[in-house]
Amino acid sequence: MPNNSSPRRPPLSPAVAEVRVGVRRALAAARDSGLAEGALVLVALSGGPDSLALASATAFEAPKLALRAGAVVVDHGLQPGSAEVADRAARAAEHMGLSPVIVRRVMVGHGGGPESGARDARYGAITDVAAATDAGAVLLGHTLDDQAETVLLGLARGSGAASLRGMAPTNGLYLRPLLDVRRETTHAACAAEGLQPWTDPHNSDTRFSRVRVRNAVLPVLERELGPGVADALARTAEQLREDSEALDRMVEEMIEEICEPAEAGIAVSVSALAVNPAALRNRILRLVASSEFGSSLDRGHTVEIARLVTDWRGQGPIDVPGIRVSREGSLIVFTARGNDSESRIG
Ligand SMILES: Nc1ncnc2c1ncn2[C@@H]1O[C@H](COP(=O)(O)OP(=O)(O)OP(=O)(O)O)[C@@H](O)[C@H]1O
Repeated sequence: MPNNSSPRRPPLSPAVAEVRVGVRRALAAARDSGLAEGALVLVALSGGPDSLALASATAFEAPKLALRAGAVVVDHGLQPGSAEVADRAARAAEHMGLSPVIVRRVMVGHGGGPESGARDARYGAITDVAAATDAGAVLLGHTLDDQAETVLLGLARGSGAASLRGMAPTNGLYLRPLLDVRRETTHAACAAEGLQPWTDPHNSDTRFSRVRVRNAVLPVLERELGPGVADALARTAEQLREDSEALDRMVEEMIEEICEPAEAGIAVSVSALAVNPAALRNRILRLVASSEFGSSLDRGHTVEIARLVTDWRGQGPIDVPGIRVSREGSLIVFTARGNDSESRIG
């Protein structure tokens, strides 16, 4: 029998729908918090399944929220054929209707290891492109699985909330619309849309602890404890984020009052440090170190410095990355140290 009815669109794949919901919510929230009509949002596109699904959903959702959508692809130049990978990702983005699509080749330094060198170079390039194109937001494709892996890796290192709170859904220019979406969903979304993602060889390189967590640890936990483990780990991150953001705000509010300039540095009153619980005291010390000296202190450092307050026996100064910390009467004084091998400044 001839079919006279108008052609029906195939039903939308649930995976595509889920990715679009994540993007729509993130963009709507950004619009509510001031992202202007007509603003450009850029998808940071590696060509992998997560950012490819993100790019497609953004191409669909952005115009509905009166936003323009483009993409930035970074070529780290670390593997043979990386330029072709970047080019293919850029063409896919153009095919989706994203504009502009910008490819940036970067030089990766090896200071803190190739992984962190690549990350620094990537974020530097993405931020530059965002500034040059006047983009109002950059969308990253981190998923719920990435968040769960981050929490597990942090637990294994004995990290505190600053690390266990995982990646923020919004951080200045950066948005992560897929933090509630499983990686299997982005893969399914690409398949449903006929997109062919690039497979990053690093993702199967078991020298990386994240890859071992992804391929070996999380699957065992899900098998033994139930399929909700990844969601639960991501929820842990969310709760710790709420708590630690509240504590950070409290410290930011009090810091002006308890600090004073000192010769070649800054001083914090001993009594202010003594009166506050360790959770706040450690944050005060970390904030002073990062804001005044660009240095990041770990728990070992803050515990050591705190002894100048809680266990004062006339001990000498303590050297932590980039900073010398000493007790002088009723003050804890921070001064910059010259270049030293331990310094983490910069
Ligand atoms: N070379 C790149 N160019 C532009 N953006 C990138 C690049 N590499 C990573 N990103 C961005 O950072 C996000 C997280 O990067 P990561 O390397 O952890 O990728 P991933 O979780 O495997 O995601 P994907 O499947 O998109 O590669 C990506 O989803 C993407 O938004």
